[in-house]
Amino acid sequence: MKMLVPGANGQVGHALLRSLATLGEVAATTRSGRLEDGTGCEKFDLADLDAIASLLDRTRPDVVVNAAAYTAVDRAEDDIEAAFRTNAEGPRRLAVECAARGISLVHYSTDYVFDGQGSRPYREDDATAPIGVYGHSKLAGEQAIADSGARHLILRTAWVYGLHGANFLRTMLRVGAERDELRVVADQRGTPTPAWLIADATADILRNGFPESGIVHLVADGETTWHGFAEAIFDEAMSAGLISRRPVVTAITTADYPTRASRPAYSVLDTTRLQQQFGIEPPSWRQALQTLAAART
Ligand SMILES: NC(=O)C1=CN([C@@H]2O[C@H](COP(=O)(O)OP(=O)(O)OC[C@H]3O[C@@H](n4cnc5c(N)ncnc54)[C@H](OP(=O)(O)O)[C@@H]3O)[C@@H](O)[C@H]2O)C=CC1
Ligand SMILES: Cc1cn([C@H]2C[C@H](O)[C@@H](COP(=O)(O)OP(=O)(O)O[C@H]3O[C@@H](C)C(=O)[C@@H](O)[C@H]3O)O2)c(=O)[nH]c1=O
Ligand SMILES: [Mg+2]
Repeated sequence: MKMLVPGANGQVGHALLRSLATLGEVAATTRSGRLEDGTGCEKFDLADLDAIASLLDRTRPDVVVNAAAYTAVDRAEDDIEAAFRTNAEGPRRLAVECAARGISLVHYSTDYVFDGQGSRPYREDDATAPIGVYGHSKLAGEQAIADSGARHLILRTAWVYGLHGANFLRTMLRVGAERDELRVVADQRGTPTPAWLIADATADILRNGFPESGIVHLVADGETTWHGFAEAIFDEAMSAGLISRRPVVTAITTADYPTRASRPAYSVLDTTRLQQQFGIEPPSWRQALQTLAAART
């Protein structure tokens, strides 16, 4: 099987290069034409709609695993056109061109397609109602792919972190090294999910052949708040010996931490479909975090 991975320098893309390698040949694309280790790869910008068909004709994959996205949640509020181009129009054209060539498409979406007013984990067919531009653009991407006629799998994930790339864990470790106290919101609930878990689950799914088209939620098990996640990050970093001083992490409310974009108050995703359809039982978010701290030591 030949796989093409746009967005290979992102958190998920980077992890996918390793996880998918066990399944066959993997070709990466990035906007710069280079991977982070300096190796050359295909140069491709998902917002350049007319470049999509020629990329597919040049590389001829069986499956595209699209990890490229506009993920700057606050910036998207003032950069609506760019967010929609990368998260909706690019995926739309990608899916249409995949359909025309019999190529299957794996794509990632987000818990931010929900408004966060729910009180039990969201299922795949629960009503979506994004409250920010990023969520709107990702939902438009989902819908365009579903309408494209391409064989597709949309994996909705959340709160992605890892040792690679820009994410909350790395922000906490950086800021925690500079300050004695951090203030973190304790009224937004969700599930931190490491990039390796998303990549491994994607490979596990594809190993058994491309599934029936649809949406599947893919997150670690359990739930916490950003404040709970921050506390756990410092606990793990202390016991793994990554840091020698633990900052105080003060719980605050969303109102105490104004941001450009609104974020859902509750965006836990139900993974029953992942477990029943694919036999994948995700580890608890806390266990998954421990794995990462261990890998670093
Ligand atoms: N991060 C998170 O918390 C979550 C992410 N997701 C989804 O998971 C997927 C992967 O996200 P993640 O790995 O975390 O994201 P990252 O921000 O780590 O990586 C995204 C990658 O996409 C690339 N990219 C951005 N714009 C374009 C473009 N126009 N053309 C080509 N490449 C582009 C970036 O390239 P460059 O390095 O050049 O900027 C970057 O390497 C996305 O679909 C995202 O929406 C879902 C839920 C949570
Ligand atoms: C850095 C920091 C953030 N926060 C808050 C802001 C926000 O509500 C929350 C998380 O901040 P972030 O900027 O990391 O979160 P954000 O960029 O909204 O993360 C989201 O990214 C997109 C791509 C997704 O798809 C989502 O699943 C989610 O992971 O923590 C604090 O309270 N204190 C702090 O010191
Ligand atoms: Mg980036």
